[in-house]
Amino acid sequence: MPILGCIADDFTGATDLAAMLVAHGMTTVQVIGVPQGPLPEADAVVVALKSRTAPVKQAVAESLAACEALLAGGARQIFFKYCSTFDSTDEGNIGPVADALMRRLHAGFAIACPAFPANGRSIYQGHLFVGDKLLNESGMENHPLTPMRDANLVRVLSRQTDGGVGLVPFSAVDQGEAAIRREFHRLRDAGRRYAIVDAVTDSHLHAIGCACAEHALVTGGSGIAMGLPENFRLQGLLPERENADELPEARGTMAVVAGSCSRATLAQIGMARDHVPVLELDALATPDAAALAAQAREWVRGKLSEERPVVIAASAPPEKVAALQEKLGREAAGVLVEEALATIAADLVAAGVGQLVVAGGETSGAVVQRLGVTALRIGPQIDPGVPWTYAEPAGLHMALKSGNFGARDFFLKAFSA
Ligand SMILES: Nc1ncnc2c1ncn2[C@@H]1O[C@H](COP(=O)(O)OP(=O)(O)O)[C@@H](O)[C@H]1O
Ligand SMILES: O=C(O)[C@@H](O)C(=O)COP(=O)(O)O
Repeated sequence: MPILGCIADDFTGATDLAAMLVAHGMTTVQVIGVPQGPLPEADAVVVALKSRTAPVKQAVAESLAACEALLAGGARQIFFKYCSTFDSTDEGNIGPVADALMRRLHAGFAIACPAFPANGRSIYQGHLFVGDKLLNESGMENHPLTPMRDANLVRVLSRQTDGGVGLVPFSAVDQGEAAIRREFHRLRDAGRRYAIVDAVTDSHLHAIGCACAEHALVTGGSGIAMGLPENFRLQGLLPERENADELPEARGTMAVVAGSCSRATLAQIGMARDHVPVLELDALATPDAAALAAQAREWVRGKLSEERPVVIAASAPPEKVAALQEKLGREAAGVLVEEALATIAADLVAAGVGQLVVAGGETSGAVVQRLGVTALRIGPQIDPGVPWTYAEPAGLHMALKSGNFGARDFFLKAFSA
């Protein structure tokens, strides 16, 4: 019976969170979509939704359905996981989903903390930094679906909710758990529904996690989840565990499918080009999912290997993405490329690929759904936030890489991990 129930707004985000929980001693299973039957046996269950860019109503309805399933399965705390770069539009979906969960849980107050220092995401005076850049100067201002053009999270979240949003500043967070709890009370008494919480280091995240022990709802990135398992251990609900991340042995040929257009993914493709076969699809020249998939099928013939991956990417720099969006519309452009990459992934698996890396959150959602995956067992991490997983019932190893995550050599090192 899970003690922690998690709802993630995309699939890479879900594996990121699951990896964090496993690394901190909770057995964790990621299920795809709202669970229909009994929940799997694990300390934590992460429900992966593809709700980050869904219409607001749909995102809220799916998140509430996931919440019901997790509560019915015994979860004592609900974690709403969104992106460490707070990916959302001014309409939502972070605010509306959090509001709905809060009402369902009669919570009244929750933190919003996407900080993830291991991947360079820190929050100071309510402003989100990616490395040494403000969010809106980090490349995220050009995201194909959720361009982030304001780094002030108090302001960003305020645009998505009718609840008041306050700030627990660095000066309090740095003093530790007791000072953080005092700030929570101060904000709650002042009628705030949410607190953006500054966090720069892992020790801040641990202290914030402890201060949230009694919160019915916690919202944030995977970083903040590192403090939660200890709460359950202190309550006697979670035994000490070893080897929470074991997977079956990997088999089959190797491939990468990339739909992320982030700076990190473009750099990873650039590095892979010097070492392994790389096909770069041009969705602008061929705006047809079936035709793109046919090009990939033709290209890959005779190239699959158990020694090194092939890389198939639709990823493109901002000007090319903008050109396709101008031609088709933002959503239709995304759907077209996702459709092409999902077909390509299914073709690759049919051709014997047993180790598949997918780059991009929306892209991963499309691929995982196409492969009929219902659950992912979480294995060891390749880079912070990106574990190998074992996909069931498909029976293949998959790594779902957030567009922004991973070192430059990620597509090479993943397969030697
Ligand atoms: N060349 C392209 N032109 C337009 N959109 C693209 C292109 N390549 C990929 N996309 C779309 O961009 C979106 C990237 O989102 P996602 O997969 O979530 O990546 P990230 O993890 O970087 O956010 C997807 O919807 C994908 O289909
Ligand atoms: O928190 C994060 O940054 C990731 O876990 C995440 O949500 C990934 O989203 P994408 O960048 O869309 O892959």
